[in-house]
Amino acid sequence: MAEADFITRLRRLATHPAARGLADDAAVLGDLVLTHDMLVEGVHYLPDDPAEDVAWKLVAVNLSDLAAKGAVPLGVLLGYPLGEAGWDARFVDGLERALARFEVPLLGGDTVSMPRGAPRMMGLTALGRSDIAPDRRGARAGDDLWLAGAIGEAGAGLAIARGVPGPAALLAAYRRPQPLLALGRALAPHAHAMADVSDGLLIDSARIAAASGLAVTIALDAVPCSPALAAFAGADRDSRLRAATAGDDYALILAAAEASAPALAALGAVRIGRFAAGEGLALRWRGAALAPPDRLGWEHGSAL
Ligand SMILES: Nc1ncnc2c1ncn2[C@@H]1O[C@H](COP(=O)(O)OP(=O)(O)OP(=O)(O)O)[C@@H](O)[C@H]1O
Ligand SMILES: Cc1ncc(C[n+]2csc(CCOP(=O)(O)O)c2C)c(N)n1
Ligand SMILES: [Mg+2]
Ligand SMILES: [Mg+2]
Ligand SMILES: [Mg+2]
Repeated sequence: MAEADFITRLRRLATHPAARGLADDAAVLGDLVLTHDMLVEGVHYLPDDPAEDVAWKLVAVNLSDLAAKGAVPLGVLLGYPLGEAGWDARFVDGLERALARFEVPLLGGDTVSMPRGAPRMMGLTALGRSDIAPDRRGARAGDDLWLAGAIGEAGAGLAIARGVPGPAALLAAYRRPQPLLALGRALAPHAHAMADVSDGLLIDSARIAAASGLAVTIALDAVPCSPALAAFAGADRDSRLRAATAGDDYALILAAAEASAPALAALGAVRIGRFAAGEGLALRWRGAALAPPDRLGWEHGSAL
């Protein structure tokens, strides 16, 4: 089943308001923010990626959902399958470093065994607290779409991890994403809606629009492209489209009113699009309409 179809089935079960219609990055129960993301070997990371980096990534992708809700992390719970002893020990070392770096306590979890030869997978629940947790459903017609953080670097890093020669900084974007926690808290008071970019800039922007009952237009040429990414992947239209659909970015996107523009620009966010009445995603490139690609980003699913 496709991921979206499965979540659609779950929505019937998730009627509690804290579930936010399963249309947000996290559940919000009073001022508590709760999220859970998993990593699967071969799907989210490569089998020969360092165990320390896998632990980092597991923490970072969950804290990124807290960042998108403007939350301060309170703690995490780990679900972990035992495998090769050396790998497991390095994972714990990496986890220790990530938790220390983000000043988050490990509160608990569960440890299991896996059938021999099965790929590793692990889950983490992260809890945070936020006074203002912007919902993906809150964008308003006329709001601008803003981006904070880099797009496309992790996608380039995946190619490098697979063996294409390229700079360490891009590889690090893939293996050691940085959740934008402080930035998320600074952006949240301005955001009518906010999300992190995990599946891709285009698909996650389209999800804010869909959750808010709006259309969104993105100026692809307004999406920043770092010199390192341009040198590695090029900066032409097709490479910018690849960057905008690669995912794994853990940047933040938000909908905000014009009045917030100076504050958002001062925080380093970049205006890349606009919400309007209607539905769907439209793209522009150098002032002209550009047909969106068939694939807007990463979607899990099984062909079975
Ligand atoms: N197996 C599941 N059980 C309950 N809720 C789920 C399940 N899978 C997804 N959801 C919910 O669906 C919504 C969307 O989840 P999704 O994973 O797309 O968001 P995300 O975690 O921000 O993105 P990503 O996983 O790409 O980082 C969230 O409310 C999430 O809690
Ligand atoms: C080996 C390997 N191949 C492909 C990718 C790309 N990828 C996998 S899952 C995902 C979306 C985020 O995950 P989720 O939606 O589960 O949070 C992305 C962009 C990767 N990271 N590693
Ligand atoms: Mg998210
Ligand atoms: Mg998720
Ligand atoms: Mg996803």
